[in-house]
Amino acid sequence: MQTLTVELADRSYPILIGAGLLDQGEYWRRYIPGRQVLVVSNDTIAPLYLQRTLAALDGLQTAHVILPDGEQYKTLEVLNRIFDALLDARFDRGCTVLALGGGVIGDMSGFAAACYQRGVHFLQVPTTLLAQVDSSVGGKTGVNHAAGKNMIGAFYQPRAVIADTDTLNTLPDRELAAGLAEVIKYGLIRDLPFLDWIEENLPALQARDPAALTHAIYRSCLNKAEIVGRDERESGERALLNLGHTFGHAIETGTGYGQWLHGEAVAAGTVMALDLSRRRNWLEPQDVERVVKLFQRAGLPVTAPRELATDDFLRLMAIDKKAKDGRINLVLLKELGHAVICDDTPTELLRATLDAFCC
Ligand SMILES: NC(=O)c1ccc[n+]([C@@H]2O[C@H](COP(=O)([O-])OP(=O)(O)OC[C@H]3O[C@@H](n4cnc5c(N)ncnc54)[C@H](O)[C@@H]3O)[C@@H](O)[C@H]2O)c1
Ligand SMILES: O=C(O)C(=O)C[C@@H](O)[C@H](O)[C@H](O)COP(=O)(O)O
Ligand SMILES: [Zn+2]
Repeated sequence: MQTLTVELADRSYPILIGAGLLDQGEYWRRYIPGRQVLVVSNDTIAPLYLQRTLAALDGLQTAHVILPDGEQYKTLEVLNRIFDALLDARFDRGCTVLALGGGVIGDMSGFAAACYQRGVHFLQVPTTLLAQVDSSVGGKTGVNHAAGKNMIGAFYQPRAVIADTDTLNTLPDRELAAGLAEVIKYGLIRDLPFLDWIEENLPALQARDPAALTHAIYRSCLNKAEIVGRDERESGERALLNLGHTFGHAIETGTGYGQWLHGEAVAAGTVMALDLSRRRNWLEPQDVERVVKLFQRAGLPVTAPRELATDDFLRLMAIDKKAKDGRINLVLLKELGHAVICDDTPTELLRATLDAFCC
């Protein structure tokens, strides 16, 4: 087992990464302070992992709620089912909400934990690659709004992250690829040696080699934990984790939640951000080509959806949470491995990128 810490003073917490952790409650039950635990999962993950999770919690007072599976259900309406379950079980302020699933379950469970009786304990048990490398760490929780991704939410940190790498064995290939988009992100924004490593070890990752996956998860979480420890609420550096997301969130919202996976939208959005960085004369064409090739090898999209035009992107991107006083803030690359946040992108360059990617 590998362990990392997200350093946030009295709210610091560990990330445990290892094979078989789900069944090894002895390693993580100590992060559940009280006796009441609500396990939140969905109708795909529950048949695979709910009973084992409940068995690991044997002796505690447990309840569970099974949500419908899909990004289109990451809504305020569906969130209510978690509150219903907490109230049905008569759980009090000392209870713990345990998220068993991918980023959708993690984001919703965390937001429910932040809101129920104004805040109860929260534990992340991520079961997708994307959730193990990104969404379970850092405390961004929330739901989507029809007008924009993750528009309603809270920063609310878990007490621990328990990443059982064995759960990735049941993950569909398309979902594994989506997780790789966020892994590649860390290399691009601040860890060039990691990018080199991913390029070399992509076949091992795709074959789900346990050592390769564990390394990718550890290194990704290390990068994210360092950033979150310095800028928990995204007043500066944390925005770098949004590389490709202003374009990507526009794709997810514009095509209808669930059509494009989050990681797929991030991959295409990252290529767009890199194209714009090239237009600003920061990247060379061969840098962009290198990343396009990597995404393609990973099975990820590198072009925008046909149904979105330049003006659709501009309208959808304007609602991005990084926008300030009507100005879009974009994460661009000065060079591979070095991201910056820019509020001074000339509109004609942004339009040129969008025109090049839109039909
Ligand atoms: N909070 C953050 O910092 C953060 C970071 C990145 C992404 N996100 C959010 O995370 C979400 C995407 O997360 P995701 O990619 O995990 O998607 P997801 O939660 O929809 O899970 C992907 C699919 O895999 C299934 N699944 C999960 N674990 C499985 C397993 N072990 N075996 C078989 N099937 C399994 C799920 O049921 C689902 O169908 C988006 O809503 C995104 O906005 C949040
Ligand atoms: O943790 C962060 O900070 C991130 O930006 C990670 C992203 O991968 C993630 O998709 C996040 O949910 C996007 O945040 P948002 O604030 O743009 O909704
Ligand atoms: Zn993301």
